[in-house]
Amino acid sequence: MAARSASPTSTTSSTLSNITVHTEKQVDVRAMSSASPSISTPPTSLDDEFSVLSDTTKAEQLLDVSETTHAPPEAEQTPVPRPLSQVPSSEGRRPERSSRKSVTTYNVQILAGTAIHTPTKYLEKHHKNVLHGSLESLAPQDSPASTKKRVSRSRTSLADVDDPVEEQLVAETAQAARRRTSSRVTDLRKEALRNISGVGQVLANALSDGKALVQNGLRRTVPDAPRVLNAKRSRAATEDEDDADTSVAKERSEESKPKAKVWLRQGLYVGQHRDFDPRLSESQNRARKRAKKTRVDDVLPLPMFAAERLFNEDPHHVFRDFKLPFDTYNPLPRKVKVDGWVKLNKNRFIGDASALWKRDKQDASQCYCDPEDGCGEACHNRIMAYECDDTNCRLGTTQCGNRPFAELKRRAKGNRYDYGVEVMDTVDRGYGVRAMRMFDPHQIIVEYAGEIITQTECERRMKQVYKKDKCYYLMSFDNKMIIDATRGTIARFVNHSCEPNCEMIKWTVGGEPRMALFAGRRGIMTGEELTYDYNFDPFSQKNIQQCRCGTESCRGVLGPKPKKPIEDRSFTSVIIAGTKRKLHDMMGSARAKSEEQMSPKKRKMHDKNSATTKAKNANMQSEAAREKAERDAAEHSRQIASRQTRALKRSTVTKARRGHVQHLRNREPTMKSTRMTTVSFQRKVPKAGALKAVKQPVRSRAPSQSTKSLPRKGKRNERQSTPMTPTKRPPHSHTDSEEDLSPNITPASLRSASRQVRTSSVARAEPNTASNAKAKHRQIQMMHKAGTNASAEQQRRSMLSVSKSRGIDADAKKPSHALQGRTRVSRGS
Ligand SMILES: C[S@@+](CC[C@H](N)C(=O)[O-])C[C@H]1O[C@@H](n2cnc3c(N)ncnc32)[C@H](O)[C@@H]1O
Repeated sequence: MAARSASPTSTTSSTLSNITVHTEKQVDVRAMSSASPSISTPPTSLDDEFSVLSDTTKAEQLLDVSETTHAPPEAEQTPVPRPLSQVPSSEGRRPERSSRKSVTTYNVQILAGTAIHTPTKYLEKHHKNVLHGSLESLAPQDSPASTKKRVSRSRTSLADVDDPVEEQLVAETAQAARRRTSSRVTDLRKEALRNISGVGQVLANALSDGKALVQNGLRRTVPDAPRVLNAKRSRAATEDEDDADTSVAKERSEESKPKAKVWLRQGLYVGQHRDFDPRLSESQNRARKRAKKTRVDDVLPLPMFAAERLFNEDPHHVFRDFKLPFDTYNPLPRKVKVDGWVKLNKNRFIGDASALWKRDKQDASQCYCDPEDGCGEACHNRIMAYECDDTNCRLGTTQCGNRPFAELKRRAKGNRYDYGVEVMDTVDRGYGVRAMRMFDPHQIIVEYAGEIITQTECERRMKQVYKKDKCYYLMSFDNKMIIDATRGTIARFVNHSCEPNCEMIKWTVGGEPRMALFAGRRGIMTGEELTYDYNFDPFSQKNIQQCRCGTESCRGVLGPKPKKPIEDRSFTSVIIAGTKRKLHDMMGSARAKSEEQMSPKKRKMHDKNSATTKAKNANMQSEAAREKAERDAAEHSRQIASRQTRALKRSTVTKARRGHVQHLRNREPTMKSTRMTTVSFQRKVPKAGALKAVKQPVRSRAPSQSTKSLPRKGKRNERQSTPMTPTKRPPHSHTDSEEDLSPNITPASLRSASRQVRTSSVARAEPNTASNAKAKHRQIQMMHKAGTNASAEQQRRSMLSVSKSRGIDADAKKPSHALQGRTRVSRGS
């Protein structure tokens, strides 16, 4: 072949790097021609002489490389007609091609296919033909538009084949090439990669096997070179190629499938041994691991191993499924939009409601909590369901823990998390409300606010506006009014449950009643649906709704459990039951009697609307209960105050007699206590000690002074004999157990009062245990007279046990009675 305008090395631009193998011939040539550059030296820049002088295109140069690579040594080269296209334009300048034929150069990047930086589609059309012309020319699918150069070269190569074995090989190669698809470039790359590893070996073999063999073999394309070494090898190589084709085809079909994304199933530290110490080398760590078996802490692993358990697929370790926290991933696809819900954030009076609303000025509560208490469980206001504010609590906002509505106001200004609730869809109960955060036990969640309407307005709405509705959002409120939350807060969507997790409680805030939903005693977890017991009075059997709360203790209906299951009831029986109930309401109830004076029309209306009346009654009842409890509490504190004042006065007089007038004068102003100060005094000394210390002189004096003729003593003794109810007891009465009986405003008493309010039962004063004991004692005496000694003894004993438990030694005080009683019992028996 004619020499090319550029040396093999200079043909490659900076993107191509060559591996050059120097044969003996080349060494000779280099020795002979000093003009020939060192062909093993790659061009360094454009100034490179041979690169600059090159007249050929890069593609041609590449071909040249390819051909040069396969060129046999000069001596054994078969004369091959040179393609016209390859005739150099400046032969004079270039060394003879024959002088470079001994140079065997392999361009690794070309062989590997990594020298191509053109998009595949472009390669398909153009570059593959250029780069792999010799093979492509053999393939029948080659388009007739192949370059002249390639055609001529392929003809040449075919013409060169004289040997039948070679011919066969060529035919096989051509056949193999035919089988290849249009993405031949990729195949060749892969094959070249496979072969390239053996290139060195092949060359060594070729050199050792003889130049002829090398000449014949290397005339083929580079990928086919190994196969022409000998017949066996070539056959094996062809088979390999076939296999390779199959595998390539397989790979391709796999490639055409969409790849399944591989997700990282475990964390960064997966596979790292728990006892791995990064400070040690790997071998040290291995030795360490072999040496001792460290205990793996599954319960409280280090943070980096914490998620491991969630992914653990070991069947012996059943862990819960991994679940993103609710705050991170909200399971609702989007916010539920409720049609026809007009939001109101606070109560709004409608129509006459505002004018008819009675504001009770007396309705107030006061707490005397210390900063340490922070208006906690024992706070009077809290127990009475009053919110503390600056007027009824001396602690500031920061110290006081009983300002739930203020907290709600603050939260409403915050984000969705602060607000903490959202509307959700339930399967069979319409909308519901769900917590988006945790709530502590008894923490306020949301206010039930809406339009405050009168009963008349409620009736009108029921008849006219909501007659076709299935859900009502009416709740009986204060002052015989009703909250209609059809326009109201989100609390209206809270469903009923027979095992609720919340409570709806009425509070007094700044003198005004307000309804709010509070968390139950278990608190609320994020994502939980909020429910409360509607305690729903259906007023009529017709209104009974089936409950679908799904709890174990479900009553089956919204409201009290009916005598018969609702499914058993026919329509007629339901109507009859409803009528009976109405009749009972009309005829039997005291309210009906008191309303006998009403005009028939009015009464008819009234009975018709017995539902409203019921609500009214229930409301009034709970009001009465609360008022009673409050009255009791006030009465108790008043009694305490008066007792203490009297005790103080008495001690003052005594001490004055003893000559401590001046001292008492100093103390007197502080001891003149109002109700408020007394309570606060008590609260400061919760362990009866201080109070008893004040009373001690009086109490200790009573038995010791019995011999003295103090005017009060007799009176007191008289009074002691008469059991009195706490309300009837005169303010100056002092029984032995009085201190124990004194209804201090203790947390316990307040709690019991509050319980009474909450359960809507009529509040009653607790029975006076000591008075009862005395009454029982008298009863025993009377029983003795009646001869019922055995039972009397029994009662007396029970009384004694009561007395003892209250610190009264009845036997010591009335030994004779006790003895008598026992004697009589023995006699009687
Ligand atoms: C104040 S609304 C509650 C919100 C209502 N779910 C909604 O979609 O607007 C009261 C109505 O909800 C339904 N409801 C509430 N709790 C229920 C329960 N446990 N079982 C069946 N229905 C219930 C009843 O239809 C009831 O009249």
